[in-house]
Amino acid sequence: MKKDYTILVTRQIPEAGLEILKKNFKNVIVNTKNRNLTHNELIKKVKGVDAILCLLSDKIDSEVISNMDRCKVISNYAVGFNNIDIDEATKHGIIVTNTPGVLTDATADLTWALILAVTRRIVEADKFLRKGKFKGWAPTLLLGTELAGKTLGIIGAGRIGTAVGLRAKGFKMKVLYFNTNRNETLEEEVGAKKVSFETLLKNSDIITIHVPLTPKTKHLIGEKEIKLMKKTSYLINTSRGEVIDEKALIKALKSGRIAGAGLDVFEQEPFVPKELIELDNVVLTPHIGSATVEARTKMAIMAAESIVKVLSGKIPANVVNSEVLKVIKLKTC
Ligand SMILES: O=CC(=O)O
Repeated sequence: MKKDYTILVTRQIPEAGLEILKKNFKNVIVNTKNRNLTHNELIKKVKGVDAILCLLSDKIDSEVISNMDRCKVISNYAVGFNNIDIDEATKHGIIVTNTPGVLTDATADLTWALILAVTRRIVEADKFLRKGKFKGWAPTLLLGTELAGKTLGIIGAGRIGTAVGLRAKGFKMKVLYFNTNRNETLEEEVGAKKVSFETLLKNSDIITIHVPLTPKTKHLIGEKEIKLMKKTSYLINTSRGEVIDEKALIKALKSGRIAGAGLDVFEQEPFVPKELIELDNVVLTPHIGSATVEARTKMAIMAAESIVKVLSGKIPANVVNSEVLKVIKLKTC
């Protein structure tokens, strides 16, 4: 039987997730506009809803949360949850969930796509060919950098960092990682070495970032850190834009202080600085780390199931604000 609850889905998501919600609840409101809801629209629409399924681009701040008069769960359609004021949600007794695990491989693949694209100048080469400039094979045409024997430096060896590191074996790369805890999988499978932040910056040929955005990781890479990197190195970011000081990165890319960058995320999305767009040594993608049919479908199912669990009085495994469980009573499942 359908429960008499109202669910707000802030943007069209894969049908598999919507089906779960529609099967379980009487009122499922989906924003079918081909754009995100504005902050004001969110403030109005969250009133009277029992759960919200939102995007990483929806800013769920204290103003939005204080208008949630019935909401029991905010289910974020993303693994990162820096778009949500977690403390405020906890204060209001609202459970926050995310979608870990199901997008790990998709994001690791995209990370490698950026590594290969920037080191082998794929975007430049594609543009060159389309402009009709290909006049025949030439010994020094569009030379790039080889990966075999080089060092991959992973900042943040959680699920995605690990998946990226495991793929390094196929490219015959050495792996360094910087992480709070030891990562035995990476050490055993690819002979990775846990090193200090400074050692990683100084010794890696490709540096790839896989940390969540928190006050501690904001601008983790700035001018000072870039100065430690090799002049021939590349910086890859598929985590969150704010982890890098974009201005400092642009300066380094323009001056040749580092060789290049592959960026899927930006400080003020969807804004991308013109200076980045104009650079040839950068490959840019529009935050598509998890953008595979498989990952996005699994994310939709996971996000919907979290709502079903909470509204059935159960605790899903992927709660990000577990302190909230001290104040509300639900069953673990
Ligand atoms: O960036 C994507 C996510 O956090 O899921």
